[in-house]
Amino acid sequence: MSIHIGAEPGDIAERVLMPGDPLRAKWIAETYLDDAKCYTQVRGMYGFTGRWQGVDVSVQGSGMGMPSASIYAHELINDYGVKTLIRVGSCGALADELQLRDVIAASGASTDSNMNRARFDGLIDYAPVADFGLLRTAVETAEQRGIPMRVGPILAADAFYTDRPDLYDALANYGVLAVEMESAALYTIAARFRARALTLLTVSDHIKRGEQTTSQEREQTFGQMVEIALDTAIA
Ligand SMILES: Nc1nc2c(nc(Br)n2[C@@H]2O[C@H](CO)[C@@H](O)[C@H]2O)c(=O)[nH]1
Repeated sequence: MSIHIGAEPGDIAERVLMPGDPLRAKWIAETYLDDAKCYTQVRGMYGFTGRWQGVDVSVQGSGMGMPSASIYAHELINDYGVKTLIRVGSCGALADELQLRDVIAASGASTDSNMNRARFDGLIDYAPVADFGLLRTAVETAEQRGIPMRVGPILAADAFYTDRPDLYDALANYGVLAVEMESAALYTIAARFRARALTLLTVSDHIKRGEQTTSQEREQTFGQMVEIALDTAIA
């Protein structure tokens, strides 16, 4: 058992999907995994292990924000030997051409989090990037499934409510596609401990246009993305 995950050694598969919402972890386990078993309920941040196409896969909630996601990524890798972490989440779109329900693969994650600045004394802006092999497999899988998927950089922000939307507009001018709150930490920790990480996102809101998806739309699109993530995790 680690400090924040109540699992025994061997309870967690080498490949883990990480939604932010623990109830989404439960939904993924119940909807997609055979013989899914819950291995932790510590702090309500559920984790499950089951099988996808006969291969062991786990699903672990990460919580919202980089401090929370960092704790679970660190312990999954260092206490349970996890080798592949695929975040499956939602995001707010910045790019004009993005539509609600589009699927994005995050090739890199800019951030305003001090967690990464602190790692290098604020002297170097480390570039958190996705594992290329996972990214390539996800793109191939999406093509095979006929699901359009955008690949590009995102912003992992510390705050959900910001009084500086002008900064988001500026980032969009540099090709940043969307905003979420976890990937910069996930990519950095995976790189630090030699694991592989990728983030797949569905657009649930468009920040600049003020559009929102319905919860039903979110669930349907989320399912397509989860299937890409599962196929990528076991490839
Ligand atoms: N900062 C930010 N995070 C967002 C947004 N839309 C979504 Br869905 N998120 C993600 O959803 C949660 C906040 O609702 C966090 O875990 C984020 O990763 C958004 O417009 N902004």
